[in-house]
Amino acid sequence: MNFQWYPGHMTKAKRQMQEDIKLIDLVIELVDARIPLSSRNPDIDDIGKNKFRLILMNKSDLADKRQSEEWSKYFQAKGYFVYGLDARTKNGMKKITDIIMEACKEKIERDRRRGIKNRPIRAMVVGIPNVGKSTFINSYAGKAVAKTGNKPGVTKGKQWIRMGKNVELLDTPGILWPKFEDQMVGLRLALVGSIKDEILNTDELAVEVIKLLKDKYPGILHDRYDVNEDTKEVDIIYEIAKNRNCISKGNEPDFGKAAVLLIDEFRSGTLGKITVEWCKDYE
Ligand SMILES: Nc1nc2c(ncn2[C@@H]2O[C@H](COP(=O)(O)OP(=O)(O)OP(=O)(O)O)[C@@H](O)[C@H]2O)c(=O)[nH]1
Repeated sequence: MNFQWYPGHMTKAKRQMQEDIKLIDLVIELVDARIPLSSRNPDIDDIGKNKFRLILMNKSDLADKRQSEEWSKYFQAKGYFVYGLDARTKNGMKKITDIIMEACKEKIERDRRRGIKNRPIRAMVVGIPNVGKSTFINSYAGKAVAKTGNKPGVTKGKQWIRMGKNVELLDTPGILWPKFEDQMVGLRLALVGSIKDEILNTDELAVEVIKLLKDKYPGILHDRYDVNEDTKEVDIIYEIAKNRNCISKGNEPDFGKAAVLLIDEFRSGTLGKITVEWCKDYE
């Protein structure tokens, strides 16, 4: 995955989405539960205005539950329906249909008044690269994937996946780009592993992990390593190197190896369930 977005590329992707959005009732936007704001696209609210909105906080298995609850309230207060999930599992997929029905109840009601019965809700999955769009579509569709053919009045080539009798999903998710001109956003995307490490080298990224842990989850460091709040970030990484046997040929603690180890453990959830962006910092 890379972020080789060029202005032409972005304009084209945006135009495509503006076209596709005309066909749907509901926008299902995936965000990364660890960075619910940095993993959003700044244009989606404009593109998706007048549509029913559902935010799926994906990768919730890696996020801090308490923070996810705060973020759910935050988004709900802004009028979105919200649900947290691990798109790799089928758990909760049935619940998503219920939430979709609830989110679109005005449309269902409107159809009923007009005498239209059983017209499925049409939805489209959108989100930045690597947020889990394809994984979600596959899990949600499960075994019952049935692509419905082109329908009259629908742009040729569009394929819909029928989800039970009530929902149809556009089979290709809409890829949006993050606010990557914002350095902080780039850093956070790199932290969770959604953009290549080249944006920062792994040594720098490891220092950022330590800063985050010191600020938000000091217990994680204190429980594992012989450090206190005054220990400098770099020294903590040397301490990790010694403690975890990251030793260079000259028998010195290997900073680089420890940095990679720390980042891997952070991204995989081995260090614990960690949310990088906390709601209270944005209210
Ligand atoms: N831990 C965890 N990993 C997930 C979850 N959902 C997706 N992943 C992983 O995240 C990675 C990206 O998932 P994709 O489904 O390819 O993401 P995408 O949004 O379709 O990506 P693009 O095709 O780049 O736009 C894969 O390695 C998935 O296994 C989740 O809920 N939890």
